[in-house]
Amino acid sequence: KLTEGNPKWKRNEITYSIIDYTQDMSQADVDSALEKAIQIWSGPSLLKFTRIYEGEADIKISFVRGDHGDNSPFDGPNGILAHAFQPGQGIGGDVHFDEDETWTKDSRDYNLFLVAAHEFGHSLGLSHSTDPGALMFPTYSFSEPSTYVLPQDDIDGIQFLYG
Ligand SMILES: O=C1CC=C(NS(=O)(=O)c2ccc(-c3ccccc3)cc2)CC1=O
Ligand SMILES: [Ca+2]
Ligand SMILES: [Zn+2]
Ligand SMILES: [Zn+2]
Repeated sequence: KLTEGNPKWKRNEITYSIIDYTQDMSQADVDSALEKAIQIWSGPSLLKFTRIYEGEADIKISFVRGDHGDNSPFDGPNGILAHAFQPGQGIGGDVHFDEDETWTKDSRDYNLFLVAAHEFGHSLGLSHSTDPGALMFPTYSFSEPSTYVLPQDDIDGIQFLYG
């Protein structure tokens, strides 16, 4: 459940910023998918997330394609969808989405809310779960976002780190 070496944020107030947007969805839809995806982690923990519009946020979110300068180039449509860096300074905590994917707010591949919620788990220090029902399970599967609740395994993980 936990990333090697247990990196975690030293404080419970965490900031995030949206650096740029995908063309696949309206900005409002991207904003709400990302807000919902990050807030799902504050429910069962002491974490407080605040979006900031200038300055250096802890979690910087961007949509990029191919080689984008962090030694983990994206691979075009499908394959790797996104990646996140474990807690830390600079690129630590940041989340990159592969712009060569189709990002959606419905059941079509790939639902931005679900992928973002998974990646934010990594930004907070969680690694993969072996529980197939867990958000931090390594395989994407669609769940209706409007009724989505954080699975128990993920609640256990986030409470262990920031409970
Ligand atoms: O830890 C990793 C390394 C490999 C990844 N592969 S991915 O980008 O294709 C990916 C796979 C599954 C998900 C996912 C898993 C559970 C719920 C929602 C999304 C997100 C991204 C992404 C990832 O987070
Ligand atoms: Ca890809
Ligand atoms: Zn990247
Ligand atoms: Zn993952």
